[in-house]
Amino acid sequence: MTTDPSDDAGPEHLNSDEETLIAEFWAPLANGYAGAYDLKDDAASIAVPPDEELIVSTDALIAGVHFFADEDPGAIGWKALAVNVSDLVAKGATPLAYLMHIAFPERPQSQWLQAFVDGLSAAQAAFGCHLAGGDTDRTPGPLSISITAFGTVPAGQMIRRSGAGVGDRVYVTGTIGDAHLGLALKRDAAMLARWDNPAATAQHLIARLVKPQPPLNVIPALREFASASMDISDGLMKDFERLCRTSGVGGRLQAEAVPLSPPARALLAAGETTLPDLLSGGEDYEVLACVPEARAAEFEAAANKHRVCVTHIGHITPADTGVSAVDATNRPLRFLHKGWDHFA
Ligand SMILES: Nc1ncnc2c1ncn2[C@@H]1O[C@H](COP(=O)(O)OP(=O)(O)O)[C@@H](O)[C@H]1O
Ligand SMILES: Cc1ncc(C[n+]2csc(CCOP(=O)(O)OP(=O)(O)O)c2C)c(N)n1
Ligand SMILES: [Mg+2]
Repeated sequence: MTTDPSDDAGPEHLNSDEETLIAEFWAPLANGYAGAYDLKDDAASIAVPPDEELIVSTDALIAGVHFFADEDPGAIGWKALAVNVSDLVAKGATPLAYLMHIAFPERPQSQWLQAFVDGLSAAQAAFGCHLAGGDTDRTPGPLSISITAFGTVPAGQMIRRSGAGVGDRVYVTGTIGDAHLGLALKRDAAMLARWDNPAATAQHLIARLVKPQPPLNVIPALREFASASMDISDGLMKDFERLCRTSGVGGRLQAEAVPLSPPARALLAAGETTLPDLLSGGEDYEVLACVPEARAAEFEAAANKHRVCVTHIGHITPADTGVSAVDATNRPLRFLHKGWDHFA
């Protein structure tokens, strides 16, 4: 279904109040999480196992900014949770629970709500966490969904952005640039028409945009071997620069080593995109991790064992060498912009 949540009043329009909305649509997402108190109290309680600590992160999705208003509501629900879980995964944290603040421009349709809840529910099952509470409002602005996610790590072991050391290898999970191409395809149908690959391949790229899959299976390998990590939301190059800056180091990426999916390779070969484009597009929701050279083989083995694909794409260098990405002939790639900025 691809309807706006606030379409004209009709038989499928929500015919109940805010309280019923919470009880009928949100409360089932809290089933199985005792500390949510069935969404009938002022607050939730989050129990943390002994010797672990809570890791907390928040990210919002706003219609027109992070997704198109007529997007499949199930995909909106999935993505709202996935982008938050992505931060937890990068910190080595196991997802536990989340809070959701949602603001609707109009009274939402029951059908839209049910599809949105189904998407969230599928994401909860995939990521292993529950809704613990939140807030539901009306807004004079566009639909907005803000999630705060809680995960756990052994106390003191959250993986920081700041731990990268000179000589470390730089890795990424999965493939880079797919979501960016998915967005380009959604915006420019002509791009699809110019491209002779089957539409099914385009669907792969669009699915990477609307249903990101943070790599939970990399958590054990990260915890054991990563010196630093972060998730890639704004673009590989921009996020790599941030990690290097926070760690007080430089870094060099081998652009041709960056893993691309077959459809991304096909579009690159057809001249529909460029490497700088793919390395700065954003919304990959993969993990960027640094691993000391001496632990690299063990890291790769641990990732393999948990069936997650990690690719060595560069090295950490001394601070005074700066941060760059080079092509196959060692020439620095030139970027128009290195990643997404909400105010650029
Ligand atoms: N409105 C805010 N209030 C407090 N901290 C913020 C705010 N916006 C961003 N931050 C902090 O700035 C840092 C970078 O945020 P951001 O770029 O959104 O991270 P990410 O890309 O991982 O989501 C994080 O530590 C985040 O908590
Ligand atoms: C309608 C629409 N326009 C533009 C984009 C592209 N886009 C929106 S936000 C973003 C970057 C990531 O979002 P952000 O809010 O910066 O996430 P964070 O870095 O805080 O995790 C990108 C590439 C999109 N997905 N949908
Ligand atoms: Mg961002």
